[in-house]
Amino acid sequence: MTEANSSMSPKQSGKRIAVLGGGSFGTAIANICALNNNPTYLWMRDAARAALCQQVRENSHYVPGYKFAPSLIATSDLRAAVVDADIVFVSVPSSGFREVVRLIQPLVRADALLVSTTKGIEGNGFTLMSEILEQELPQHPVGVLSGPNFAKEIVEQQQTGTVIASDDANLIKTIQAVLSSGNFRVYANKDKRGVELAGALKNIYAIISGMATALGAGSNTHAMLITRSLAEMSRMGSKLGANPMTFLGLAGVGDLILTCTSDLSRNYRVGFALGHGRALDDIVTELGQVAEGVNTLQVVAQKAKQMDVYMPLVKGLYAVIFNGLPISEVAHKLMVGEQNYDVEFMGESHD
Ligand SMILES: NC(=O)c1ccc[n+]([C@@H]2O[C@H](COP(=O)([O-])OP(=O)(O)OC[C@H]3O[C@@H](n4cnc5c(N)ncnc54)[C@H](O)[C@@H]3O)[C@@H](O)[C@H]2O)c1
Ligand SMILES: O=P(O)(O)OC[C@H](O)CO
Repeated sequence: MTEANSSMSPKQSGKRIAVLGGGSFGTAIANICALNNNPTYLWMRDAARAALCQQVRENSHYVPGYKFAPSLIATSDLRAAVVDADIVFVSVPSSGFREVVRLIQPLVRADALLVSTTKGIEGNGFTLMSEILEQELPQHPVGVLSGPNFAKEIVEQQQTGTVIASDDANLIKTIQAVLSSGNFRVYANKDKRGVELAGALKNIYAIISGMATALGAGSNTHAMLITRSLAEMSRMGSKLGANPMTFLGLAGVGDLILTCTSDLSRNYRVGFALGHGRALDDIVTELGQVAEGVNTLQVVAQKAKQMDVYMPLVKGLYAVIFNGLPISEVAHKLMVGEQNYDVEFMGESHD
């Protein structure tokens, strides 16, 4: 892989960017910004790793071989990273999101745009990452970046589409300008809630899909699973105030297809290993990277119960992982359960 991308037309938008989180996705997003000639800091908490990345000009641990553009600086100095930033992307897993946002609270410029790229939900209060940004840093424009975006394929320069969602039109325009290139296309959506919920919820169904593959499911079964997952996601999304049409876009059906059909998805791989009878703790330890779906499953199962939302796939996966029910028993129950409507939002529904 090369430092510059020949199909990319360099732009001079020159926004100062901070990307917080030195994992695979943070690194990919930071380098896209830097390749577009935006001076960019990639912040990681591990000082030794930041120094090594800066010295060898790549993040060898997460994305080996992906060379940093000249305007990318890896650092563990949070103040240096955010103090002048026009835009701050937060790209740490949901478990550490609030902690990191609190750290930047006294440092960040009053007019900085804030964007979450994290696909998870905070359990305590069912809080979305954009809501954490709004709670901890009120007054800032907030956006959510989500879509079918494997970091591994972004760094391989595979042509990729994503979605920036915000109710702030200037934020949308600015993020499109700093990220878009010949290989990276950024679509707009005003439904921040829908885009964010879609990105978080699809991880649950990627686990189910991986599990189904391990058990030898055929194409009919996969097609049914993915389509019913979409129905379930959009049902929950609309109950939570999202526009169900958002789930038909890249952040919804796009990301669902991606992660339910590829073993590049860590959530899919967790499901595949579970389907082969491996213990969850061992799988997660071995993975060494975040698979948000396991936590999201717990948070969503509880919320669905509380709000009485019909989510048989979530309920079934929860029973398998956390109550130890055999997968075959749960799958049978799903198959012989109530037969309901194919497409909701057409005047007929479960409730
Ligand atoms: N990898 C992808 O393809 C991809 C694509 C789109 C979105 N995402 C989302 O982006 C988020 C991050 O994923 P990733 O793939 O980069 O994860 P990762 O496991 O590759 O890396 C996570 C990084 O965050 C750091 N981190 C964890 N907790 C932290 C804390 N409390 N403070 C500071 N740093 C902390 C880790 O040290 C690590 O560097 C997830 O929510 C994921 O769903 C990932
Ligand atoms: O590897 P996963 O399952 O976390 O998926 C990564 C991204 O969300 C794909 O869009």
